[in-house]
Amino acid sequence: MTAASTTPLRLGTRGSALAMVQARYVQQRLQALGHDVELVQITTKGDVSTAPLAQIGGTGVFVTALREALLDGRVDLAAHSLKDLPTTPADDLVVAAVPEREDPRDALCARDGLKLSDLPAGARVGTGSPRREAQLHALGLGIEIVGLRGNVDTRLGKVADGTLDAVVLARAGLSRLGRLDSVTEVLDPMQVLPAPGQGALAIECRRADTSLVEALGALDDAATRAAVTAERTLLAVLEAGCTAPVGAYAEAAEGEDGLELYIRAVVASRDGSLSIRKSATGPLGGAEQIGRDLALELLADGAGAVVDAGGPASKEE
Ligand SMILES: NCc1[nH]cc(CCC(=O)O)c1CC(=O)O
Repeated sequence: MTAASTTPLRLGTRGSALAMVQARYVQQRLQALGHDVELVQITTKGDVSTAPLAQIGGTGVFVTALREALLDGRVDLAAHSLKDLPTTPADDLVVAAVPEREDPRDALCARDGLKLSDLPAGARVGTGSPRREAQLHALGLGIEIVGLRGNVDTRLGKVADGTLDAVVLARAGLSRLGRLDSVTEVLDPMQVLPAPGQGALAIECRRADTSLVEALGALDDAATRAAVTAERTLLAVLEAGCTAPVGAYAEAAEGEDGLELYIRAVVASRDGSLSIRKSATGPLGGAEQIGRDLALELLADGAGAVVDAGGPASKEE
């Protein structure tokens, strides 16, 4: 794929406001490199149905339709939120780029400027994510978690109209949508760790399109790639060994021997009664091993016995 190529690259995206902003960002980055890129909207089951994600096939529903469009040749590349991408890779597809990530932390959007510690006992906090539910319960604030789905506007609307006292959302999504004004507290990873891959994008294409794979590689950010590789390897190992929700956050930081990864992870029961947290550091080049080793340590510490009452299908964000 060279700057001189005449047929535009077809970039598949979901039609939600967040997906469109993300796709336009990828389009702009590629256009800056001289590629002609057009957006192709693909509707997924997750966009049409309002049923709980676990009932309609998990977070994978957002991804499956895009992957089918890639494999059918309807689009040449697809932009996903990395945290929605299953840890099992798709045959014949490759994540050719993971651009520099946004701040991956979760954010509280509460009424009246309230912070987590200001929420009264019994406050109604909306989230559809078992990971957020587990970690919020583990803080022991006595808040009530209310299941919630829908796009970012719908969720924020439940606070604005008084149905809920607060919602918890990814700060990255709010930032991309220009809604950071709704954030009343960015949650400290010491209290709430984000989902593996949160705040990062994945640009996927057909493995056989070797020149496109190479061209997209220009958008890859090595530090982000290493961080999300550690987080997602940890998730993959834990998915095999436990059913409870998982949070993980890896950061690249300057260490004594150059750049190092610092990863923190949590496995917690949905009701917050049990939670195990651990951290590790290692060389940036050893991301997979760092993630795998930390997952095995969590399992050795009993992560497998931390049971998610909702079962494995309810890990969705
Ligand atoms: N599953 C929904 C989803 N997928 C990606 C994001 C936010 C953007 C990101 O994490 O990159 C969100 C919304 C949310 O969790 O608040």
